[in-house]
Amino acid sequence: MATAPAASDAGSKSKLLVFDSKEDLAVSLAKYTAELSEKFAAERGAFTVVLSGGSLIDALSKLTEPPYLESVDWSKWHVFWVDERVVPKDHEDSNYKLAFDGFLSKVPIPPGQVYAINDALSAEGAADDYEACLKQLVKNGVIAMSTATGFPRFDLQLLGMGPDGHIASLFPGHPLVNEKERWVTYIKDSPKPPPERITFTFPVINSSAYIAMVVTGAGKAGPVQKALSDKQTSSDLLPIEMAVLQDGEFTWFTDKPAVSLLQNK
Ligand SMILES: O=C(O)[C@H](O)[C@@H](O)[C@H](O)[C@H](O)COP(=O)(O)O
Repeated sequence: MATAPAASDAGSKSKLLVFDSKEDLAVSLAKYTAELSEKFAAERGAFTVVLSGGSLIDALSKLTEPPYLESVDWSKWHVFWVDERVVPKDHEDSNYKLAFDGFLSKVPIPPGQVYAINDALSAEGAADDYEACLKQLVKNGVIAMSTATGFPRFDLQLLGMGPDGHIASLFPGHPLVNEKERWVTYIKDSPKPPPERITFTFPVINSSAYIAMVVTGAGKAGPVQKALSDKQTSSDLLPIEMAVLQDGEFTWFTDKPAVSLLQNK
């Protein structure tokens, strides 16, 4: 069972949820996502959802089961990746394959509404192509635009964080964290293999309406503590600390080991 909402010291529109087990976290994440699906389907006639790779996909397992399998209006979903490895879609490193095997193959989202990268292109080409795809979907009204930032405003980004504090393929100390113009960019020297990836930039991540940051395990306690402490300084920020929504709601889905270094948990 969730012991939360517990502390919420990350800002006015930030919530910290701490769960006793991965099972409890998955139950809550499914309910949260299904409620947002209903809200955006009613308000906009579409629900734009961004996925990361990693352990996040396992945490979505409850959405593929009753009651959500039947109750969610999957026909409204449009699915994107916050980052993708530049490998063929059937490669074991592919975030598309991970999401397809663990989630997308189990729910009836129309295949034309699942926006994978063009895996025939180079990293640079795939980033350009993905950005062009997003621009077209903004034009069609599928993806909303943020009037505050001038960047696309995804309804929900479901993200994970690495033990070094990276999110998407935005790594600590890498110049890509400072990208201010592009919507999608590429990296050829990712410290986490494989090296070639495309990634959303911070302006796009931070223009979201909702972010669920799913972080479990003691290996991530350091960056969680840094991100949720009050002692943030303007220099030397980890990527997770740069994820600050302009006008949205940021919810941490964590477990006890992940928050074990927090003072007032
Ligand atoms: O392609 C990737 O590598 C992922 O999208 C990456 O950003 C991931 O979300 C984090 O590394 C967290 O992964 P874990 O939850 O597995 O630690």
